[in-house]
Amino acid sequence: MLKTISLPAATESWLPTTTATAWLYVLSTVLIVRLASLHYGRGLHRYNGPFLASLSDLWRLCHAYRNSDREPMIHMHDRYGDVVRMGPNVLSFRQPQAIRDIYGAGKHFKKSDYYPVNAAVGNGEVAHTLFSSPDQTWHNNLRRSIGASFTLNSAVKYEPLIENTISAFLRELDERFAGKQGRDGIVDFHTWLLYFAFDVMGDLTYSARHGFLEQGKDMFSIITYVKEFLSYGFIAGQMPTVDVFLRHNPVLMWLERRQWISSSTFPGVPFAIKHMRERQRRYENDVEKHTADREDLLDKFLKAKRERPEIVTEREVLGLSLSMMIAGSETTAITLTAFFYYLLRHPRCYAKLQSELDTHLPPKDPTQTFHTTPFAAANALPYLYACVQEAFRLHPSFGFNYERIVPPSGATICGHQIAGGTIVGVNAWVVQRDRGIFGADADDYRPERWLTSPERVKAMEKTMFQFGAGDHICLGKNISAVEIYKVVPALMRNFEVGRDT
Ligand code: HEM
Repeated sequence: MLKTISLPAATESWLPTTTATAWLYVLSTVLIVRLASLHYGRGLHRYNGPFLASLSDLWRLCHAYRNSDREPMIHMHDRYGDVVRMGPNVLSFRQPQAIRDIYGAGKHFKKSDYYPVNAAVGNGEVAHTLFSSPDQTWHNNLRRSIGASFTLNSAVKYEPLIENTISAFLRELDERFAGKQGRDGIVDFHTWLLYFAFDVMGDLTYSARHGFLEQGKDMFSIITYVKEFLSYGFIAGQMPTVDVFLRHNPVLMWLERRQWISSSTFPGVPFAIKHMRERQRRYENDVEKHTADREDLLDKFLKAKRERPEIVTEREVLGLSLSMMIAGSETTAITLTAFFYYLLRHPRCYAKLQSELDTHLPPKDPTQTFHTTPFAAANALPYLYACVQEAFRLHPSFGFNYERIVPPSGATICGHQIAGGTIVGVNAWVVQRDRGIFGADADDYRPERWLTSPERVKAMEKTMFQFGAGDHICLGKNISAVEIYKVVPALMRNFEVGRDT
């Protein structure tokens, strides 16, 4: 007779346990394989960086969220070396050679998915700009159609428009703050430089200001909107997949298209549309007469629309007009704020610049209330140039890496063989402090470094990256130069700018 063995009465209690354990094994194995493939993918494990960053872009997202200031990218490179792994598929390069290897002539690396996250949404439709568009052909055609309006020659022709806003700025500072005692004499300078920069873009684009300066406030909350818009792009752009659940959520956009939910449109749109309509009405009467008078950017965009209607439609004109304000205002205000921040912390440099302005600029026109300076005269001043460069160098407006995708065939960057599809980039905050190029005191503010030998200055200029480089270099860099070189002497010759003590 056989001996009996007994199974537990509740057989189910051991059967499901085995299945769950099996599933746990399977899932763990899949997860481990996935994490290993992320960590070792494309051979990027050779590069140092935070371990968690090698497993998920979530690390980058949190890093960007926590550190809206830019210093951390410098610390990352100080800690991990010339090439830092910032994500499973992302490398950041510190050496100046990387600018030429990634953005240089003939490279044509495409922009990463960071950029489309920065597209606006209006009535449930994605509205791309030159900055955000992933469509290289559209970008190149549009940029070619309007490029001539942004050369230095063209920018200088906008001087009277810029001068309008400078006069308004000086008037407001004079009436509201100049010579007043105590707190009444203290200017929240960054805010007022923002008002100035946003109003300049209004004058340049439409020959009309929104009235930030005259009203002394954030008109239609445009500045708040732009700041939030850019800050969202900076953070969500680190992990573009989250954007599909947020700003570019297809379900929400579908609901917006049907007007079942309201969309948050850029508050500058009504102003832009009003001026486009008015301009077109004026053109119907006499185009030549209007444009011969004094062309602004809207005239130029509408001219491009008449000449190349297959590329520049009404939609492009609106997009371009709005993107002038989004791309060109806060950036310029940040640079101007940095300029005065450093100058006021270095009274020796302030005095030296003041003396250069007083000695070399034309005397005040007695028929004018305020001193104003022609761009050409200011642009020829060596110490002013040195101070502008030093502000750009130590405090570039953009804190993110200008990300590009390595072409499928791969590329050599600073001597490293990088596989196709890897996202690579350089950060202006990092490269502009390169000790080999800028000297052992690269972290210090010292405008005199720009007054050394022409060879050294040339090498430094080639490493300046505050406007980017290559196919996507800032379209408005000449316009911002005219603004900066005109407004700085205007402020310093009409007021004694000091620090509250
Ligand atoms: C100090 C002022 C400024 C700074 C520091 C600055 C910086 C930059 C940077 C770093 C980029 C993009 C680089 C990249 O992602 O590869 C850019 C792009 C752009 N900027 Fe500026 N910018 C300034 C002023 C302006 C102004 C005044 C305008 C308009 C008049 C403007 C219009 C644009 C446009 C349209 C783009 C996109 C270009 C493209 O992708 O083809 N910017 N700018």
